Amino acid sequence: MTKLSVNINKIATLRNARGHNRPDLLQAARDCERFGAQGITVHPRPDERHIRYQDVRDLKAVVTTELNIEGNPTPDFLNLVREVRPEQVTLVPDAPDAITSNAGWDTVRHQIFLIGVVQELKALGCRVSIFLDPSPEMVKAAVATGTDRIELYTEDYARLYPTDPAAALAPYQTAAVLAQQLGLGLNAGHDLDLDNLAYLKQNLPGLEEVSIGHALICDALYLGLENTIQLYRRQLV
Ligand SMILES: CC(=O)[C@@H](O)[C@H](O)COP(=O)(O)O
Ligand SMILES: NCC(=O)COP(=O)(O)O
Repeated sequence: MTKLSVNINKIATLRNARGHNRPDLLQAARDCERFGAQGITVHPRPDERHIRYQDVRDLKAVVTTELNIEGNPTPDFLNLVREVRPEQVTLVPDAPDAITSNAGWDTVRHQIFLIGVVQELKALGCRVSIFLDPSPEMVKAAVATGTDRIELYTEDYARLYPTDPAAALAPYQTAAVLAQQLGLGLNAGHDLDLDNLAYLKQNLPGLEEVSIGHALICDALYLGLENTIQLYRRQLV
């Protein structure tokens, strides 16, 4: 089964536009779970432009499925994770001013750093996932970090899918097979949507979880949150 973790960054973006508590992020997380989300993902950024650090603390008490915190393991991020101890931490090498995530880790160059971070997070009881481009070299080097899973960064897949689905998928399939052979769990995310999700799911062996935010929240404007989450779940059977 591939689980759907709903990324609620964009709910926080909307709330922050007015400075009040509408929409209520915590209620949205509860409702996503009630409507079928099997996890809640947040990606607090250093400028707190959407998810705030306090949101993450508050969500810990509310989320009953799995809380997945994504981000670059800066000292502030690691302090937050030490306090909250989510079920999963996804390490993403974003620059502080990145508009959105735009690359996976170089697991060769940053191997020593990642080994230390992964070790600490696992000792806290968190499952660890490392955000990666679908490169065999990066997947192989991820094993040495001790990570439980990798998350394949699917922006390239999503961009190429409309014109050539098979070519878009090919590097991801190779990376997924390799991850499975090497004993790594597999997640995927970024720019997944109702058009490209089923094909990815059907062709990536061992896909355990997708985290989806931007497109899902956009769809919910037209289709409603409950209906949208159910539609995404249906792509994953
Ligand atoms: C790691 C990843 O692909 C997502 O977390 C994405 O970066 C969402 O972050 P934003 O909502 O800030 O774009
Ligand atoms: N890890 C990917 C994620 O949480 C959501 O990415 P997107 O669907 O907002 O592009």
